[in-house]
Amino acid sequence: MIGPRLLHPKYVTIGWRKSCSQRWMPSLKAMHPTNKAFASSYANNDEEQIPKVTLSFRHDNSVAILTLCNPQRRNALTFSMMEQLDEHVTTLERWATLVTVATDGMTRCDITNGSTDASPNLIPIESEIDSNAENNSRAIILTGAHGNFCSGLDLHDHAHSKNHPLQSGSQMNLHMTQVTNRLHCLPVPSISAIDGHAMGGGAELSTCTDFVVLSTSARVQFVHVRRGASPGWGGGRRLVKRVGRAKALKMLLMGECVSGQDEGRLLSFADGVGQEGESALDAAMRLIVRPILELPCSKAIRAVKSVVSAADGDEDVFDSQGMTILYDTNKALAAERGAFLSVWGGDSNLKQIRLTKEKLTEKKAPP
Ligand SMILES: CCC(=O)SCCNC(=O)CCNC(=O)[C@H](O)C(C)(C)COP(=O)(O)OP(=O)(O)OC[C@H]1O[C@@H](n2cnc3c(N)ncnc32)[C@H](O)[C@@H]1OP(=O)(O)O
Repeated sequence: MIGPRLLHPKYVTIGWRKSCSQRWMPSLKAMHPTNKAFASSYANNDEEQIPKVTLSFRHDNSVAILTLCNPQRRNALTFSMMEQLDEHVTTLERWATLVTVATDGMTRCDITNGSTDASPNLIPIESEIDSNAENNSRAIILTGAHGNFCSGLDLHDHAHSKNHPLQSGSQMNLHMTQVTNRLHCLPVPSISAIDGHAMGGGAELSTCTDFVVLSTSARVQFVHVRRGASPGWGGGRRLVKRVGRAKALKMLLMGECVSGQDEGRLLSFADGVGQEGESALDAAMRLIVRPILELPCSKAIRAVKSVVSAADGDEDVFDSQGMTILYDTNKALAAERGAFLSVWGGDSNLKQIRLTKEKLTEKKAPP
């Protein structure tokens, strides 16, 4: 479990990058039903069925696990889940760069265990974040619950949340591009652990981690073009970086599917596949996390990640404070947004989304 020190108001207010919703949509929460009210639209008010993104920690807080959970809809992402993802990424930014030393100008104090009793005026020293040997954050896993990764945008939520700010393609694109790029830029390695379907936006999400591990049930498919759209959650640019131009075009245009059954296609998209019957989470732990946990120094892990991120051009995505996404300097990011906005909400997109929803509903209808 995450320590209480991370919830201390000092960590919440001082110096950290604010969540997307706080930054450019101050009244987002006020405009949308709370999770509780939202829950009432779910069968029997069953807590288990409420769409959510959870964050948990393992191995003495050194491994974080983000789990997408919308069990009735193959973990499709609702607007509320998009907001939760944003909040969790903010927590992970703190977790991975944890301040444990504080000062009141006279004394210095280790507040690793959340104790600020020595002086009420202690202020965390951010310059010591990276030199802090106590920060043992090492890896982040993004996965889905109940045997699926994510079936993209929740089309029912999308249809029924007309007043939600993320209903606007422009806002959804900004929010999801921002959140997924922040996840991609976190200071420790990240892994998508994929069971079952990763479709549309779900496939895009799988590109926002450093590694991808599949179980044999995994199917990753960019179905955007069949829905009259193009990637809108920041996944297009990242897919090209991951697999190269030709394969990215094949996946995006022809819907070429990466399957956990087909090792040949894994070569450039996935970094590993689990054994028959092994969950993607277990496979990710075995193939990527365990070797990382065996490394002697977490600080060196973060140093390597920063070298790779800088070489990859990730630095060009945010301004110098890491606050704002840079469409003016990052042309690929700007082009992806422009392309998405040119098709999302257009006639063809609306028609294909309607047909997809009808198909999903027909499947449910008794013969
Ligand atoms: C950013 C742009 C985007 O993401 S656009 C959205 C792209 N996503 C899609 O088009 C995926 C649509 N879903 C599917 O094709 C199938 O459900 C997939 C994922 C292949 C799973 O098939 P299968 O295992 O047979 O399950 P199923 O179709 O019976 O679905 C189970 C229940 O889940 C629901 N579901 C599924 N996907 C979504 C979705 N994206 N939004 C809302 N609901 C979804 C289905 O309606 C079905 O619900 P129910 O059990 O009939 O009530």
